[in-house]
Amino acid sequence: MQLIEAKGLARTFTTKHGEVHAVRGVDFTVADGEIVGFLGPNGAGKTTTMRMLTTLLAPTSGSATVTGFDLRARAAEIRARIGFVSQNGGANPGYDVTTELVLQARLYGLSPAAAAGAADEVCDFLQLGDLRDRIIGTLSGGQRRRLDIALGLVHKPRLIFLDEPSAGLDPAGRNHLWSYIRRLRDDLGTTVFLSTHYLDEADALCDRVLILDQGKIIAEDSPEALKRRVSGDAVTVEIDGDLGPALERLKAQPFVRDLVEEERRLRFRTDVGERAIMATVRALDQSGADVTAIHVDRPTLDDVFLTLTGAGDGAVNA
Ligand SMILES: Nc1ncnc2c1ncn2[C@@H]1O[C@H](COP(=O)(O)OP(=O)(O)OP(=O)(O)O)[C@@H](O)[C@H]1O
Repeated sequence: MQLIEAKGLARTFTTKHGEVHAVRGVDFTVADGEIVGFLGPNGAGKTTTMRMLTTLLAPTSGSATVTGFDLRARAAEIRARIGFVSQNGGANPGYDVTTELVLQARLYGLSPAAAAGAADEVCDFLQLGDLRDRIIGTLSGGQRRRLDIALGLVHKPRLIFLDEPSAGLDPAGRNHLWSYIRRLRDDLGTTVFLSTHYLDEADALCDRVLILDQGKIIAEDSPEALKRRVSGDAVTVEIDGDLGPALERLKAQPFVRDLVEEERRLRFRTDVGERAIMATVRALDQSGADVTAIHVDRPTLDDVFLTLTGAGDGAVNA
């Protein structure tokens, strides 16, 4: 079963400076049991799409079903079946952890006894047991994110939306959180739809990734397949003086792909950057270029976008 089915979903905001087309008609599905990531830069429309799918914001056009119910006609049914963890969380910093979880469960209509049971269960699952009596305002960033997820889970939704779940966490905290997110699906069978800026996060967690750019989905694939599209390292060579001879010389090298000319530097893609360095230096030496620096970068999210959106303006042999 598809838990999300979006068709031409769009949202335009009218501001005093004009219209902002935040989401320009997205079509996608999320199947029961999947972990799907929405990957995109700031302002791509990730949060706006999530807010529409969680019934918090009306679409300007298009339609969607979530957990099998129509977004416009059956919002209450959808809300009862989903969890939403927003970027800022919604917990009251003055309450203790248990009180907040029980209150949240009561909001979903659970009896006091059932709410207390649900709070216990979710605390056990997310290993919040030792923090049950702690005042929320005193939790660390990682603990707070775990509580935010617990609040989104307390009514046992089939589908949970996580908006940039690891924003603001250090690397250890992110790794920790990722293991909890995997368990949501693996142990509880919860379908997860998350948004992120980070390719490594999508890679670590997602079965499938939708890449959003300027309100449109520009690619949809498994993380592996996406990485294959941008396989290889980026090599940057900085040159003093005329770039022309160096450009011609590099173009002729078999290991050079997607050669791009920028101000005072040449960039290209190659399978293994470290291996290409010696050959690059030799080739440039023969061209008489005055090389001032050369460095290698692993593919980043920027590279994914550059590749998917057409390798930028300066590509000379793409
Ligand atoms: N209430 C609003 N009024 C006007 N413009 C808005 C509103 N909400 C969002 N936008 C604009 O819509 C666009 C998409 O924003 P959105 O928050 O969905 O992006 P995002 O991909 O979640 O970004 P981020 O990664 O920064 O959270 C942006 O240009 C944003 O400024």
